[in-house]
Amino acid sequence: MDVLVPFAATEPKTRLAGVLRPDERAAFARAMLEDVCGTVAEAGGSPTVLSTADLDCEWPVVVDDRLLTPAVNDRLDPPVAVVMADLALSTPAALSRLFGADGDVVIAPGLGGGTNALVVRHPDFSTDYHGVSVADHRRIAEAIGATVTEIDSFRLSVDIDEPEDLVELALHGDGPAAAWLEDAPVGVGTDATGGRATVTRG
Ligand SMILES: Nc1nc2c(ncn2[C@@H]2O[C@H](COP(=O)(O)OP(=O)(O)OP(=O)(O)O)[C@@H](O)[C@H]2O)c(=O)[nH]1
Ligand SMILES: C[C@H](OP(=O)(O)O)C(=O)O
Repeated sequence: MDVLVPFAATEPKTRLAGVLRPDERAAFARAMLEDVCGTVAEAGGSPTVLSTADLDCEWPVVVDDRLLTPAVNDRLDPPVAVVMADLALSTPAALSRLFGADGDVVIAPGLGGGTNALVVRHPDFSTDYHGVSVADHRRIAEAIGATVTEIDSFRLSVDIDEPEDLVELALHGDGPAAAWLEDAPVGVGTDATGGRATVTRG
């Protein structure tokens, strides 16, 4: 299956600014991109990076500097999948399940309302990313009479957006992005109250 992997090449991962410097965020975003593309290929997909700027990368790259939604919609030629470049916990098994699921539209929801991965088999479907896009994508599918399958997957639900997502990567990741994080100047732990683990710098 053809798989688009959208990638914001300039100033990526701004929501991690509290724990990672700009150069670190750029390196981390690249590590996640390589990780996700490799996992897509292991799952039997053919990744194409849909990047906002030119990129030196071992996978095919197409450059489109428009916003995410129009850039993806212009290339939504079914059957096609869209897998976000920040799914650093994804595994070949999880992506195989996504690619192999029946349905005109297959959605892997993200924590907080996003759409972390999609398979599109219906010619009239289009994406509408940002905001609560999982709800928008359900609505768009319903409006065109497309069947929807949702994938219940911890590994596809965690996209690395906020510092707390790094906790999940540190605890459950085993690819290049997790290796990058292990060497990064951040640590995972709990405070004196013993509540949820958090990430701190230094
Ligand atoms: N091609 C393309 N990819 C994008 C664009 N915006 C985000 N992405 C990618 O889409 C996926 C989801 O992005 P977000 O998590 O919403 O944004 P982000 O830029 O990674 O992070 P923030 O700066 O913290 O919002 C990631 O793989 C991004 O690299 C865009 O405008 N164009
Ligand atoms: C692009 C956006 O990603 P998030 O901001 O949820 O990571 C979405 O899935 O709609």
